[in-house]
Amino acid sequence: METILEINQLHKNYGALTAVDRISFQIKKGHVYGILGPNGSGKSTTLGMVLNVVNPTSGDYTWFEGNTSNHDALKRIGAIIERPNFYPSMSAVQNLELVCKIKNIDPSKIEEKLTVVDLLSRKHSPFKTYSLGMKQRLAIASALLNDPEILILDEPTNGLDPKGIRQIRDIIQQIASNGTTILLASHLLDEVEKVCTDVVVLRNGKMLYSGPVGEMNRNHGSIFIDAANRDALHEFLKDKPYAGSITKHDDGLEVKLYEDVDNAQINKDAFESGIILSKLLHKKQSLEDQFIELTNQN
Ligand SMILES: Nc1ncnc2c1ncn2[C@@H]1O[C@H](COP(=O)(O)OP(=O)(O)OP(=O)(O)O)[C@@H](O)[C@H]1O
Repeated sequence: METILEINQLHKNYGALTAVDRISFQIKKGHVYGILGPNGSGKSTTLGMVLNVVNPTSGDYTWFEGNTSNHDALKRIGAIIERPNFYPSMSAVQNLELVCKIKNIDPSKIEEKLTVVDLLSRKHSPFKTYSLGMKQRLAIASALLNDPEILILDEPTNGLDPKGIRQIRDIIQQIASNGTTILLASHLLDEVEKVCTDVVVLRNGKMLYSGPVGEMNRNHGSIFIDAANRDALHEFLKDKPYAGSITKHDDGLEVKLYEDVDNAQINKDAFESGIILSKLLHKKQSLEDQFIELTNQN
């Protein structure tokens, strides 16, 4: 599958502050990627670096498998990384005609792109009469004018009401269904879960997870377990393929599960190893819990 963008050990310091800490990941054609992280986690800085508006401190990135210079690659990318900036008294069509002129793009696609973002019926209204959601949709239309291979959006639903959020998400999915690769930054787990196929989770500039959204959500939960001989129980659990990190509590051990495992199986295995369990509780973890845990751990 074609690689649209490869990021390799990309790093950015602002003085003593590390905004992005040696992150590496790939963007494959046709997928919808989310960069998920709380405020200040380095999402915008990452987008700024690959769009050539922020200089990396170290590391590198390659667009389109290196078949084009990073400068020429920008012509194949549509991006909205700042608040949309259009002339208030000019209509949607007039604003987009101006964008075409500045970027030297054929204006014949203006109506098609206004249709994609559901603004055709308002194409002659002045920009200043648009709602926030309409302004954002016009920005998306503008970024689509050159038929980009990848569309990059920074917090595309920020400040919108639920209806506006829904419209933007539907439009993103429609654009993706036509084969355009999408990369969006968001602090909303729910947004990434609904819209993206793949996710990169950032916290304090560090990459905590990269992979399919479905695998981040794999919900195996934890067990709370105890036995009279707790040290033997700990040793027994350490070798089990389903057991992840083990935390000691006053009233037993908490074990993160790497795979689904049945309580009866754990009980049987322990018994066969000479351990009689005095407690075995299974706790499922919500998606929100997992995200908060993922973004709070060191
Ligand atoms: N030009 C700059 N000069 C100094 N520090 C900066 C600059 N730009 C960003 N930072 C810092 O880098 C860190 C990462 O910021 P960044 O904007 O990339 O995060 P973010 O995840 O996009 O957050 P938000 O959603 O709040 O924009 C933050 O601590 C921020 O204060």
